Amino acid sequence: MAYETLIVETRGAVGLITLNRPQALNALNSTVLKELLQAYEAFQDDDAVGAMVLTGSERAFAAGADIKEMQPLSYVDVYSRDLMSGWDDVAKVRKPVIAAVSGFALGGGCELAMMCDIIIASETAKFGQPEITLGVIPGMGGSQRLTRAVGRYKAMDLILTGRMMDAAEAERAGLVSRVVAPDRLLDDALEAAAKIASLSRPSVLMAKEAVNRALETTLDEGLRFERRLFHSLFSTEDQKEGMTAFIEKRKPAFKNR
Ligand SMILES: CC(C)=CC(=O)SCCNC(=O)CCNC(=O)[C@H](O)C(C)(C)COP(=O)(O)OP(=O)(O)OC[C@H]1O[C@@H](n2cnc3c(N)ncnc32)[C@H](O)[C@@H]1OP(=O)(O)O
Repeated sequence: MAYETLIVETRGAVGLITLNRPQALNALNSTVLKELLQAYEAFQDDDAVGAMVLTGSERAFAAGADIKEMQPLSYVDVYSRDLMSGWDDVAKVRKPVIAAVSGFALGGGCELAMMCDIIIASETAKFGQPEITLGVIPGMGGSQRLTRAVGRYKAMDLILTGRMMDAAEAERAGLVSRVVAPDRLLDDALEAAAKIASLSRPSVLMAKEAVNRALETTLDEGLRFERRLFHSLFSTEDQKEGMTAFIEKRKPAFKNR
């Protein structure tokens, strides 16, 4: 499939998607959304792919939703189209996605990173929700996902002032999983994704589902949900293989069954 705004390739068992609108610092428009959903679906359906990495350029992961595309729209336009609602589907991909962030991850760019499961940031990364400086507020989930990630007071600081935070602050705040040297960013993200892809697919998918459920339900319900998934994994060949391999002191050979 030909993509206009993305580079989509595989590296072993990892699907690698690179945002590719350098002239606009990877600003997110309707074409990026359509193509990202296509790429996710293709990798989701590809049994040879166990995890994905989403990245941008050295200068920008993504500098936000495309301001030039939004600027002329009226209230009726955005309400009728339910503008930004399509991005909710990006967060619904079932295989794990690692965001490898270098440079600017602002507005929709920060929100896109937060739709991923792990955020690996280069020391050069800058995160922020500057929508307030444009006379709007986050619209791709920033007020909700950032608050869950960093807490109310940090989220208020970032969303009300529109300031940027660097990678070290983002890591301290709990937004970033790890910070790495710029020249290690892609390799470390691909390595982590390859590790995930080498594990039993059902347990990986269920682990992602269980962690995400923690953000949506009560502790009691979440604990029950986790236990039911945990129990169900005892119906897989991979549970027997994983535990037998441990006892036999060898590497497991998972079959994703
Ligand atoms: C999700 C929702 C609901 C909303 C949003 O996401 S709103 C957007 C939030 N993001 C921002 O407000 C950031 C906007 N960008 C900037 O502030 C700056 O570009 C920068 C600080 C990221 C980088 O500044 P720098 O001086 O290094 O580079 P520029 O000359 O400003 O940018 C290069 C080139 O890219 C275009 N650009 C940058 N960001 C966007 C964007 N979000 N939408 C559309 N285009 C963008 C910028 O206009 C310039 O292109 P031109 O030279 O052709 O104007």
